[in-house]
Amino acid sequence: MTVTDPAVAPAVVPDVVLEAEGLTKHFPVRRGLKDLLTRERKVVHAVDDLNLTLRRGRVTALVGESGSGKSTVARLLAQLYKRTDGDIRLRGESVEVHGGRAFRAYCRRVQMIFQDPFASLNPTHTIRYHLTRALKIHGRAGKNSAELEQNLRDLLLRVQLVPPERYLDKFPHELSGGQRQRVSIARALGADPEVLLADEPVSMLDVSIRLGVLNLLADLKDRLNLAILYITHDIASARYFADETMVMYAGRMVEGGDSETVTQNPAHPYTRLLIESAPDPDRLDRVGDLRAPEDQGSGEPPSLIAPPTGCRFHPRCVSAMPKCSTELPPRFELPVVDNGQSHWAACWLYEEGAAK
Ligand SMILES: Nc1ncnc2c1ncn2[C@@H]1O[C@H](COP(=O)(O)OP(=O)(O)OP(=O)(O)O)[C@@H](O)[C@H]1O
Repeated sequence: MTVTDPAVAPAVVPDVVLEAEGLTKHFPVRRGLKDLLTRERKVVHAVDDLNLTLRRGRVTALVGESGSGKSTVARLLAQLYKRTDGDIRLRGESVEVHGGRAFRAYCRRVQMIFQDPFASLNPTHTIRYHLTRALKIHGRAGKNSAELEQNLRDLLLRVQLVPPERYLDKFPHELSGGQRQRVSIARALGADPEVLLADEPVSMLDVSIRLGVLNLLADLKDRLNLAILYITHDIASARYFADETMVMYAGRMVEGGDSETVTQNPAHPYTRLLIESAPDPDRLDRVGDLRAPEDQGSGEPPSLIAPPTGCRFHPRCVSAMPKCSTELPPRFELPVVDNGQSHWAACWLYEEGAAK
């Protein structure tokens, strides 16, 4: 097994759209009276040194429990937050924009879908208003009202809200949660983007309609050749929906690879813990193999103001070695079972010669 050296990372491959390298976000913590006296400046280490690549026609899942930094990553990639460090490249070009024309130009290519479709749609405006506005902002409204009408219809057809005229003049509250999320997706498509950043797009929907929305996103990925970042705390859905899965713990990426390998042969003890606590029908035959929760590592995620040294998971890890509490593990490439895809884990267990 070898350590991945970022210095010898491959040159931009044609289908890579959006890349993050060394992406870091620290939020300053408001100082209390005691801190004022000590002049100590505390920060929340929300995201540290994250590398991520999104490719056209592929879904990449970013999985982790609440507070692991997933939404912060999406907001950094959407340029909604100023980053503390690192680089974001769109088609190989570094981009850092803060509002204005450059931000609008970036949004045209990188669109975000939020968790709560109700909060992201204005209740006082119709679907027609929301979609017309998106088309106008991105210069895609057409030359006349007939073209605008056709473009509005096309957007609703793309998200399978048919017939479109049934939905255009409705208000958000007249639609179901799933239909509202489809409108949010249609609005994002109004920009004709290359990348969709979907932050927990189905977690607020009824279980019965989640699959329909995920299937729609999968269909759009194929038909429009979109790169999709799918943020979720549900690792079972990542297996179903994403080509690649990246696992985040306490602001750091701990494992990544093709979804089948990561979810069926997880390497990092944290990924194993996530999977063992999320029942997957295909793995029920292995129920007898499952260890009791206390044997898998338990406890709470750490404070991100003073995160643990070394591997951030070490206080909860049943396989922790002395080194884990002092040295940050690099990415170790792992042998891949049968599909030739890459698989890595940032865990000292995979250092050459380490006892598993
Ligand atoms: N604006 C902010 N100011 C200060 N701290 C923040 C801010 N936004 C997020 N954080 C902190 O950064 C950490 C990561 O938060 P983030 O929302 O990115 O996690 P998440 O994995 O998306 O969680 P969830 O699934 O609950 O949304 C958390 O500790 C959170 O409290």
